[in-house]
Amino acid sequence: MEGAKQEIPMIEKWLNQHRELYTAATRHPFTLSIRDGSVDLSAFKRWLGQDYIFVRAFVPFVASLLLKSWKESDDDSDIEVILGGVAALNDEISWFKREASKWNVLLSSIVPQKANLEYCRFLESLMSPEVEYTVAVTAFWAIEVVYQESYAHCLADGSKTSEELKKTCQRWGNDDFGQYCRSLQDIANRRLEKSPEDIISKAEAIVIRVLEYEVEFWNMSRGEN
Ligand SMILES: Cc1ncc(CO)c(N)n1
Repeated sequence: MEGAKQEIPMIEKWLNQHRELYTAATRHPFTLSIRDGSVDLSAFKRWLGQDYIFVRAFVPFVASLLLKSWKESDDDSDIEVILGGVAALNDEISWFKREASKWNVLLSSIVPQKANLEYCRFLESLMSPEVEYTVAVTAFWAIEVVYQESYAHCLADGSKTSEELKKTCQRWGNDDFGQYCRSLQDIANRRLEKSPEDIISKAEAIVIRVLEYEVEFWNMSRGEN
């Protein structure tokens, strides 16, 4: 093979360039407190109620991504990976309802907080047909990987996560979800590799915004806004 390219994939480059922000999102004081067993249960309940609202808004975003994948993807298997995400979300919504009733969180009366509304509005902007598949699928990867990394860390070596919260951590921290995130990362990298500079910079800016929104989202568990 002529001069086989050994280029670092785009996402790996970004993760190195934005390491601090990525760490802020994936090693947030809230999830670290789950990991060390010191979490305040009222913070956990606040997160639970807010995330239920987020996940409901996430469904139409993923639906819009399926549509983009069907129209724009050069690889049939992309749609199957994304469909796996839909299946996980279907499960998640039932889980949120069960979990909420276990913790006496009344989902029908949750008021979305500012950070949540802003994140949901951002998701909605990504549903526009003008947003390219490459940009949207990269955003999707970023949204999923923050939860995967955050909750996998709560189960990893040295964690003191309480038994009652382990199930929550396993929902996103399990190996299958990790594999699914790697598949999304592969899709994003493959698309970015073939993309012109303007799409690449758009996707990078979106990843940064996702990470910022994720930090703000975890911050809500403190109940300061
Ligand atoms: C805020 C937020 N980000 C990511 C996920 C992952 O599905 C989630 N459930 N909630």
